[in-house]
Amino acid sequence: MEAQQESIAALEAEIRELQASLQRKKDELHSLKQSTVTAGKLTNNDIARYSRQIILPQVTVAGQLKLKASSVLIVGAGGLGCPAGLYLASAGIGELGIVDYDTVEVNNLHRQVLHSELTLNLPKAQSARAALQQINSQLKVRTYEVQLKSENALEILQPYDIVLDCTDNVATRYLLNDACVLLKKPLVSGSALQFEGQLTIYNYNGGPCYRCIFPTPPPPETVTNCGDGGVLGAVTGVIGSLQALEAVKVLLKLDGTLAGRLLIFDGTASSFRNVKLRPRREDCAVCSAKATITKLIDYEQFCGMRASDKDMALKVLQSDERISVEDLKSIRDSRKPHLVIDVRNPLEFEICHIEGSVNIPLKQIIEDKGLDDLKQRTSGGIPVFVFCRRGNDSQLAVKHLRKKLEGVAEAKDVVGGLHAWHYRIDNNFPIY
Ligand SMILES: Nc1ncnc2c1ncn2[C@@H]1O[C@H](COP(=O)(O)OP(=O)(O)OP(=O)(O)O)[C@@H](O)[C@H]1O
Repeated sequence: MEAQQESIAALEAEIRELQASLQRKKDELHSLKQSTVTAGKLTNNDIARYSRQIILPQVTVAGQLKLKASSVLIVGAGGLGCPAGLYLASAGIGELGIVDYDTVEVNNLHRQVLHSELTLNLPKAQSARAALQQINSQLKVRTYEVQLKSENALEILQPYDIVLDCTDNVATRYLLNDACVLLKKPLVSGSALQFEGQLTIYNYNGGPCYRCIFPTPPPPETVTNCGDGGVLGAVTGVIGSLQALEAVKVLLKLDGTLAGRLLIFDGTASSFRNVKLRPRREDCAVCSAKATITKLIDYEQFCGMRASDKDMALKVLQSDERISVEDLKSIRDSRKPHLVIDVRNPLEFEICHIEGSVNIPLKQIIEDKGLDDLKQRTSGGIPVFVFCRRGNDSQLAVKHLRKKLEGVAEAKDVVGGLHAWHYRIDNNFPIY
């Protein structure tokens, strides 16, 4: 009897659970139907908000609905990703994804216009989401606070209609290209450095992919980034905004996109140039019938910039050829004679330098130019300590200086450069 009552209770519980599950499914269906109805119609608010673009014959109500139903992934919420995000959010794109693993730093603010003093040190993806949703509360934003890598790229890119490459490194460019080819997605690719910018769409409308144009990566030492070469904020603004424009054109299926063409912007001359890109390569490693890349590879290794390899390459100096900032500080405090050489370029030296240091740019040291009085200045064994911004170029300089000063004086690399001086010795010393 007792056993029977237990099974009755169990069956009743099961029925209640099934009824609850049925109700949940009904609710899900209802909200799905609702969202289809609203996705298929512009609200009064949409009409008022987007009226200036809806009245364009290239857009119309149908186009605005397409934008509302579209999703765009922005990889990199930096100099390019911020303006691109601004215009895509303002245009009424339904959903934006933002991938960035970095946090907001003060040196980002001159160009990364979604971030502000209030969001310093916050993850860039979060900071960008907050700013974009302030502009458009209807916008759905998904953030990915991760480094885009081979392991996660396909899963992250998969749900989006189009991808914007707003990053700043070659390995991510190849990764995004290959992922977009494998997933058959257009890739709007931008870059900006100093006063110049470039822009194109890869893998779209029969146009080439990034690998068709650049089958092999450039040697790592020939690549300059904004941190080293500098960039004007308005230039990233121009290119990022154009990336948004190209994305909107692709989503609206308009003619005249940059597929197969490269747009080059020269901010010094205020000029734009169009260069026709070569057609798709018949033996392209990823997008041709002869493709050898059928899944994502190790892009850092492919680009010759695996961190450990880079570290190995830089570990050229023995420990007795280097000095810590703490040891240098004690030498300076004790007023023992010494010479500090700063190997950055003169414009950077002008921004800030260690008191009493002498500026001899790395290039000059490598070419052995203007070093004639160095032996004289160090005669009697006056030691030389070499600074750069982060402690990489100074190691190269020391290799040359040690040869030059052999038998006269010792040259040592200051480990970590001016950044280490700021963080470990003097917080008031500026960094950039
Ligand atoms: N693989 C990647 N995954 C996620 N984010 C990336 C990846 N590669 C680059 N990024 C992001 O792309 C953005 C590029 O921005 P930008 O070119 O303005 O340079 P930055 O790194 O912010 O600044 P700076 O070069 O001055 O140090 C950065 O925010 C960076 O974190």
